[in-house]
Amino acid sequence: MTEQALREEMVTLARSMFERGYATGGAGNLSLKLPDGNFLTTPTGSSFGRLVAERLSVVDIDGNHLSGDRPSKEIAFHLAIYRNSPDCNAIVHLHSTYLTALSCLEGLDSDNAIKPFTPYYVMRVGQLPVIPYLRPGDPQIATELANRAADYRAFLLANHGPVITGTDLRDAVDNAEELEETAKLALMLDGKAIRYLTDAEVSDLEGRGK
Ligand SMILES: O=C(O)[C@@H](O)C(=O)COP(=O)(O)O
Ligand SMILES: [Zn+2]
Repeated sequence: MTEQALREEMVTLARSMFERGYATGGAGNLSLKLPDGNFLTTPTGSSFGRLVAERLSVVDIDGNHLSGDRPSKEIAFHLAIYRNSPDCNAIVHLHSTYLTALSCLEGLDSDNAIKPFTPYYVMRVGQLPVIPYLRPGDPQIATELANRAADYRAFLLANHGPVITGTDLRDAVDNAEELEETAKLALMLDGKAIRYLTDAEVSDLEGRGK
């Protein structure tokens, strides 16, 4: 895809998420890898419902601002993931309701906040490690994500929200939507006797693709 097509796709997918309630106000940020090796990201403070293709920010792999409006304050953690996860070409960070609610619970398994109970969660996301609470924009978030990026496709920032990767922006958005629905189900099922997938059932799903 050309840079112009990627810009238009970011605007379209962001607006779609906004209109369906996955993003509200100025929360969240998106990024994707451009054909020239630089990165396109949402400007800081921007609403997913009102992005403008020409005003999206471009940064290089070191975080230098090359063009467009001032980039997201979380661009450092996006770049940390790209540096450590060669298959990742796009990233979605949301404050979506159910994943953010989950991120506020005590006692989450730091290696996997959602124990698998549906196949599609395993196929699209796999595991959801929890990054300890850090204030938004803290450079330490990048360090924490860099340490885990090679092994996981999504992360839960404690008391904040999810970070989801994809092979392109559409894939990352689809993964984000699946993860949000899974968190909704997990919270609906809280306190009920869940039949979790067995280790054998999870292994059978892993590596089969989507
Ligand atoms: O929670 C925050 O403040 C950020 O993580 C966020 O979601 C929005 O920041 P910007 O991308 O700088 O608007
Ligand atoms: Zn945030």
